[in-house]
Amino acid sequence: MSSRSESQQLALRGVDVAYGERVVARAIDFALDPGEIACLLGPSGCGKTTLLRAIAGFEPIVAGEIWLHGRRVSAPGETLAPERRRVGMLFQDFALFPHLSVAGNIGFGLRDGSSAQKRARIAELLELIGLADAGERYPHELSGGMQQRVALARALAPRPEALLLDEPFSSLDAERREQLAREIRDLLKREGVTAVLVTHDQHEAFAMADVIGVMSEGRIRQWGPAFDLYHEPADRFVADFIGQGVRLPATTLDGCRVTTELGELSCSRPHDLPSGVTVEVLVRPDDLAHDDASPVRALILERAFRGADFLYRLRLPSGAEVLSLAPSHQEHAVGDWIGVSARTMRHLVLFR
Ligand SMILES: Nc1ncnc2c1ncn2[C@@H]1O[C@H](COP(=O)(O)OP(=O)(O)OP(=O)(O)O)[C@@H](O)[C@H]1O
Repeated sequence: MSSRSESQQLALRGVDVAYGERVVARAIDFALDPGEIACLLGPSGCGKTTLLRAIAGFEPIVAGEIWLHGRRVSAPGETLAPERRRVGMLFQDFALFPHLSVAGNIGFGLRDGSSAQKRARIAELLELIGLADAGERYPHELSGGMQQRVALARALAPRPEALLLDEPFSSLDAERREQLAREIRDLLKREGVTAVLVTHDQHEAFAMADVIGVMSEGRIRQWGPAFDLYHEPADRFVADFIGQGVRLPATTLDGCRVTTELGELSCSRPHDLPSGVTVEVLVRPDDLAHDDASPVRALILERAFRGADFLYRLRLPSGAEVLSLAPSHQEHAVGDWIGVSARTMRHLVLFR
């Protein structure tokens, strides 16, 4: 194994995980530097939890290697026990011990050190999670979000080599979920913890992760920052899974343009296909503007008010549907025909 794997905090190299004969995670490759936060994002059943369990040491692997802080912890036929990996875990059903105070819960996993050191670590974590005065309180006296922060502090207390989070916010409503994800990201960054989050919620992933692996059917389809996944999805699955948008039939023109039912779409960075190739082009809601002067007409099928803007669902004359985002002062009614034109894009996302 390369020395690079040894210097990285967490590295998976060609990992397969199987239940019996069925391989549910295949050829998984990624590596995290110390303090980096990654997210495995994908639909239900794609193998996210299985992979996390393999990193924690609860599932053996049938191919590849897993490295944690310079030590090989998994290989086929070789699985270091979970309790010897120094990995912290935070799951959705993170049950705190109801009969222990907040400080008692946080200190539960602290085996090493004098009692003064333990007290200092508990105080430091209480401070970190913004509950400096809540050490003597009991879990049932706290809100759901506070309890989740205590569970996080408990997982961080023994200074794990990596923290694994499996859908930790799914019991909270969508709005609080994203906020807590941002708060927890902040805490993890302050502690310098390397972490892997598993979720099917892209807003949560965007709020928390430095880097995201989009998974489907046991494979990582694309690995990169949220910005790249949105603007340069590697395949149709990632294009459809991340953000909103539609794929429209198109024919390539020169290196910066394609022609579609919306007219010519152009971009500032050339594509690498010859002219005349039939493709699909990804059109996001923010790529389409309402334009009374445009000859391209579209019927408004639906609109959703989102405060600063409206999201319109439009039908083009061919029957193809597109989405369009417009400032909320540009108000049109369902059933209206409006003109639309495409903005110049940074990069055309084309699929053959
Ligand atoms: N203990 C098990 N024995 C056999 N098959 C399993 C076991 N656990 C999970 N599976 C199967 O492995 C596949 C991957 O499951 P996994 O739980 O890893 O997916 P996931 O992406 O985490 O989904 P979810 O978000 O629904 O938890 C699924 O088809 C699932 O049915």
